[in-house]
Formats: sequence, structure tokens, C-alpha cells
Amino acid sequence: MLRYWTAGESHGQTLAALVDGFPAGVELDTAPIDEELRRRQGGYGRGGRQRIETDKVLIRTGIWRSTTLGSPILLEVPNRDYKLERLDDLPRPRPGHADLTGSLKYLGSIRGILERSSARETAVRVAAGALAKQLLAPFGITALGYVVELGGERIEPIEGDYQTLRTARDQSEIYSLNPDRDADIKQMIDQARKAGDTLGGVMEVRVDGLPFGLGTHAQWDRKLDGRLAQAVMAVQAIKGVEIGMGFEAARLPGSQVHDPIHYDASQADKPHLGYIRPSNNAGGLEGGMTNGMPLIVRAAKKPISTLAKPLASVNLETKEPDAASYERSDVCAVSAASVIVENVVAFEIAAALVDKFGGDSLSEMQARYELFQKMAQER
Ligand SMILES: Cc1cc2nc3c(=O)[nH]c(=O)nc-3n(C[C@H](O)[C@H](O)[C@H](O)COP(=O)(O)O)c2cc1C
Ligand SMILES: C=C(O[C@@H]1CC(C(=O)O)=C[C@@H](OP(=O)(O)O)[C@H]1O)C(=O)O
Repeated sequence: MLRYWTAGESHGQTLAALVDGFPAGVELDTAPIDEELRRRQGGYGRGGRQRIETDKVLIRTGIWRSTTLGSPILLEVPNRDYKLERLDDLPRPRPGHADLTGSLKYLGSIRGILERSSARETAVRVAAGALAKQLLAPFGITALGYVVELGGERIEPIEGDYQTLRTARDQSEIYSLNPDRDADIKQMIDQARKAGDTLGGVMEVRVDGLPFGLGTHAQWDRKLDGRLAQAVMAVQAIKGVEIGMGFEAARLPGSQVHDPIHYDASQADKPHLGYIRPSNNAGGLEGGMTNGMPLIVRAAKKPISTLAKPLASVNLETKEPDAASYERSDVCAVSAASVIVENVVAFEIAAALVDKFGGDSLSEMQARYELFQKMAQER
């Protein structure tokens, strides 16, 4: 079983992810992990903190000569803005944050809550996902996250193969598939900043190269759609998750929703074994299992909670009304969230791959993958 936990406070010494169950024999490269960390720090609309941090991963355990051993891997991303011991408490809880409920639930400070609930923690979730991508690569599986809506404005994705889409995404400062829309979206973010307000949006992740049968129909907690929904929903500020057509499927008749099945023998050697769908409204999942089509997951992110023009709150000492506390904040982090969602999805796919093909070593997984493709072709 491939899984991970994280530790660390936003302004503490370090962030860490402990990845357990990662197969042996994967040659690791830290450069692509650092590249994901760099992307997560970027996107238009982020605040002052990102000018302080330059996130780099340290792989502390679980490797020998850059190759994984099958033992637990500890990933670390140290905080440059380490100042936790010097920081004071916040007097007034910020609406939209864990501040009020957390300080009541744990009978303690707001500081003690916000330090852990902060999205700073996603740096190591991204590191774990980027590590998982190095397990997906030998199987030809790629994950691409991009922004499809920001501040209520739809950004129509272009069509194309993985490389075309990735090039477009990497050219966009918004991380959308349509760099031509950057200018007007950036203007919206500037306006929100000027007004002391914040913006949210929608991102989509597409996973290509998936074989049949990751996940299972057989037990609720191993259904891949459920696992993906949990991983994505657990990202700070994500308030909705859709697979494929998502909520729209509820509004249409079945004839316009379900993807017909065709067979093309000349493509039987592909991961989809020649079973072609003219549409992909299911988003690559049926019955909690991958069905050979690209996986499509969408996530909705609410606007940043901390407003430069603060909302009404209460002083927890006096119980008197007062504006919510404000230190500094992002105005829009939808682009960054697209990187996070891409990487948490990649991790869940890698976990499902390990479940299906065994998690001891990469070479055994590859042999079992080939065997399964052959057996399923002959089914
Ligand atoms: C990449 C990213 C950056 C964020 N930056 C901020 C920020 O600068 N200020 C803020 O108030 N909230 C920020 N958030 C959102 C809060 O962390 C989040 O809304 C809060 O912890 C409450 O959790 P919930 O929205 O999941 O309920 C960010 C979220 C993400 C994903
Ligand atoms: C540090 C990151 O995001 C932070 C997420 C965050 C929050 O409340 O979630 C609040 C801000 O932190 P600070 O209060 O230090 O400015 C963001 O910068 C990061 O993504 O690396």
C-alpha cells in the first residue's frame, strides 16, 4: 500500500512528507520535484511569502545512490520564513479559516491552528506527488493540471495531445490551456487586489496513458473515484470535486451521458486495449475503476479567506465586534492549486497502480503490467 502523511507548520523549521510503500528500483531525480515546487509557488496573484521562499526538496531517507530501496522515504522542504517561536497569537479569527473552530476545539491559540491549517503544507504534498510521477513515468502515465475558470470567467481549454496541452499550460502565467486569456484574467486579479478582495476558480486534471482496472468496484473505500475525491477535497480551500461530466450528468438523459463502446483491433496493443470511446463523459472511471480513457477530475477552489479589507469578526478576549486579523495574504492561488491538485491526483494514481501490480519493486510491477495487458487482450 502506497500512502503518505505530512508534518510541519507554516512558519516552523520544516515541512515533511513520509511516503510509505514506494517500490524499490525507481531512479529518482530531484530536479523534476523542484520544478513542481517552483510552479506551486507561482501563478499570478500570490502574496509576499513567495518572495521569501525558494522551495527545494531534500530526500532524507529511503534511497541509495539515487535509487529507491522500498523503505520509507522522508521528503523535507525547509521553511526559509522560520519564525514560529517569535510569532504572536492572532486576536480575531478570520472568517473562512480554521481559526475560530480550531481554537475552540483544541482549547488553545489561533496561532496553533493556522500554522497547520495553512496551505503552506501543500508544498510537501506536491513533493510526494512529484515523487509518485517518477513511478508513473515508466508506465507512460502523465498527469496535467490546468485552470479552466477564474473569478467566474471560463477559460476554454484548447484540444490536443499531452505535449500540445502541456506546452500551452507552461506558457500561461495563469496555468490555463489558453495563454491568450492571460491578460484579461490578470487584470481581474489586479482589480480584486485593488479592492482588497480575493478570487477563486476551477481547475482540471487530465491523466493519460492509464491501463484498465486501477481501483475496484468491490469495496467502497478502494473505489478510485472515492479516493480521488478525498485526496482532492482535502486540499485547502477546495469545495467541490467532479469526475468527467460531473454535476452536468445529472441534468441530461442517459443517451447523452454514457460513452458508447467500440473496438478497434489495430489498437489492441495500446493501454486501452483497442476499446475506444467516442466520448469521455465518464472521465475515465466506471464502477470505481479506470476504463482506459483519460481520467478527468475537476476541482472548485473558493476565494482566499484572508481579505485585505477584512470581514467582520470578534475579539476572542473581549467578545467585542472587530475586523478580522490581517497579516499578509495571497489574492488568488487558483494557479498554485492546479499544481497541487495535479500532484495529489498523481499520487492516488500511483497508489492504485501499486495496488494492482504489486509494490515491492518497479521491475516486478512492469512485468506484471505486461502480463496483465496480454491476459486482458486475450480475455
Ligand atoms: C495554494 C493555496 C494558497 C493559499 N493561500 C492563502 C492565503 O494566502 N491566505 C488565506 O487566507 N488563505 C489561503 N489559502 C486558503 C486557506 O489555507 C484555506 O482556505 C483555509 O486553511 C481553510 O480551509 P478550507 O478552506 O479547506 O476550509 C490558500 C489555499 C491554497 C490551496
Ligand atoms: C506559504 C504558502 O502559502 C500560504 C498559505 C496561507 C494560508 O493561510 O493557507 C497563507 C499565506 O502564508 P503567510 O501568512 O506566511 O503569508 C500563504 O503565503 C505557500 O503556499 O507556500
